[in-house]
Amino acid sequence: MPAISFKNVSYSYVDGDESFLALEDIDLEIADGEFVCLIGHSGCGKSTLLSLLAGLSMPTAGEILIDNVPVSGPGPDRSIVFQSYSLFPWQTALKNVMFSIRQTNKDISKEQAKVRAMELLAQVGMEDAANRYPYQLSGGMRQRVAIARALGIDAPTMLLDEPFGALDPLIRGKLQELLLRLWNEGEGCCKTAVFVTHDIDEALILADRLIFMEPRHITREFILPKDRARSADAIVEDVRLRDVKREVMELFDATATGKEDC
Ligand SMILES: Nc1ncnc2c1ncn2[C@@H]1O[C@H](COP(=O)(O)OP(=O)(O)OP(=O)(O)O)[C@@H](O)[C@H]1O
Repeated sequence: MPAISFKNVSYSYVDGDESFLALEDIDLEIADGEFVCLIGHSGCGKSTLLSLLAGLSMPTAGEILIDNVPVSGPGPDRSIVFQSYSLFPWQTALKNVMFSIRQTNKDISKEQAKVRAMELLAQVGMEDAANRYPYQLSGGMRQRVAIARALGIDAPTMLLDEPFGALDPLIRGKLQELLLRLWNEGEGCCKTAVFVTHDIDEALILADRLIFMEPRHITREFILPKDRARSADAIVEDVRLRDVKREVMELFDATATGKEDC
């Protein structure tokens, strides 16, 4: 039984008398525990799809089900990490993570939440910065805290919208490794993930399945080999990944209109 199911989902942005169709008849099933990357040119509808799944907006037509229950708004079963740092600027890293823990676990004491938050900060290598405010952290550090915060919600599904998009390649690579480690053996283990990216290599490293979008539609899917190494080197060395990369790059070329940023 798929954990997440889009059934004939369409979405239009409405502004006064104007309406813009951003997604049309999307059918998509995502299995429990699957790591899916959405990829495609800028403006094809990736973030719109993610925000519908987050429950931040409702489909204009069709429905989205999670474990057979229609999504009717945001919920504690889904955590979100955005590109722009989604931390409270007036709270320390520790308090940011404690907040998410206490939001979804009302019975937990302040002390227990603190212990748990410190564990999560340690998982993302941020325990030494627990008492710093977001403005005192680098972009990569803030995203680490944002991941710890999302893990604090302990939701079975994580939605990530270009979480590393604003970071330099070195930090980006380190955070990809961190996310994979959490996924394979740490706090994120066994969660379902839907990850939006422009970056083919990032998708090839992280995903179980890569979904290519063109404006309003899903047009291709690639199942990535489970037995592969998930690293930048593997993309160069593993012929199966090289083949997928070539195909995806051809798709990007074939669907370019000259207006996109990737
Ligand atoms: N608030 C809005 N009002 C009107 N149109 C919008 C709005 N937000 C997005 N759109 C349009 O909907 C389409 C899909 O946008 P969306 O942000 O989902 O694309 P995307 O694939 O995530 O792009 P990017 O990779 O640049 O973030 C685009 O054509 C965009 O211009």
